[in-house]
Amino acid sequence: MSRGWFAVTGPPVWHKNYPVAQGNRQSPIDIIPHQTSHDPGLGPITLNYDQCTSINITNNGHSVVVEFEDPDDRSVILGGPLDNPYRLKQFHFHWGGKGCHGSEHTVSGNSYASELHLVHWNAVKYKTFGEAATAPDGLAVLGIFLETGDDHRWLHMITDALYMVKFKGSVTDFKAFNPKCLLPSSLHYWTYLGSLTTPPLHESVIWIVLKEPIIVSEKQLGKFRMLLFTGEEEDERIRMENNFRPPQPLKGRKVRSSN
Ligand SMILES: NS(=O)(=O)N=C1NCCCN1
Ligand SMILES: [Zn+2]
Repeated sequence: MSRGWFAVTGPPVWHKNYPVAQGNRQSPIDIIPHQTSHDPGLGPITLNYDQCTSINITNNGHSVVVEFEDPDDRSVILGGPLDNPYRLKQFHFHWGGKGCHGSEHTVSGNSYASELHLVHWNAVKYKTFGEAATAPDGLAVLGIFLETGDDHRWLHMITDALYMVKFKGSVTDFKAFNPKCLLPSSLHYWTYLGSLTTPPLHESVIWIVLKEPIIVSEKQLGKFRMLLFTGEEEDERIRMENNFRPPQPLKGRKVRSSN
């Protein structure tokens, strides 16, 4: 079966322009639960999203992204492995092709249909997101697995807007959306030091991956696949799917478990 546009033009060639792609703390990884270390010192994470302010939803050519206002600590993640509160900046998804898998992190070699990333930055230590994105403790990304089953009660708020951002470079208003509605019931997690999974692949991410997936329907996931990698003005229309980086070498890193 063909490996798809992203699998050919994406991850395998990134190292040419971004040598850090072969670094010592790259993401995603395969998480092997019985090889993680349970750390009783690891407290629970807290998501203070009640005052969050979503701005828009956009197709940036490699995912669909919902952006947030981040002028203050109105929406932060704190606790767990984090020494400071980290401000919510955006969230986006990674997914597969029809019926095949699309998560970035895998669990004992098994991948999920999709993975949601909520991207936060350390505004206590750094002045801008851009500066934080290059610092070893600059970003905290909360990863949530999506598994197929029944319709997700709230995901339609996102999938109903996707037709507005079909083409790369399109953007539309997306106000008053609180991503708290996309969380599973348990906030138990694995955590490790890693990187952005898309260029520039900076090794600046404290990863917090929730153990419990959320359930979405194949129909809802299918709507992500009507997005395009390509812009409206381009002749070729390439369906946006399989926009995930495969697991990278652990290189001796420890993965800790909240419990
Ligand atoms: N998939 S990821 O690691 O979150 N990668 C990102 N790259 C650009 C900025 C936000 N996040
Ligand atoms: Zn991501």
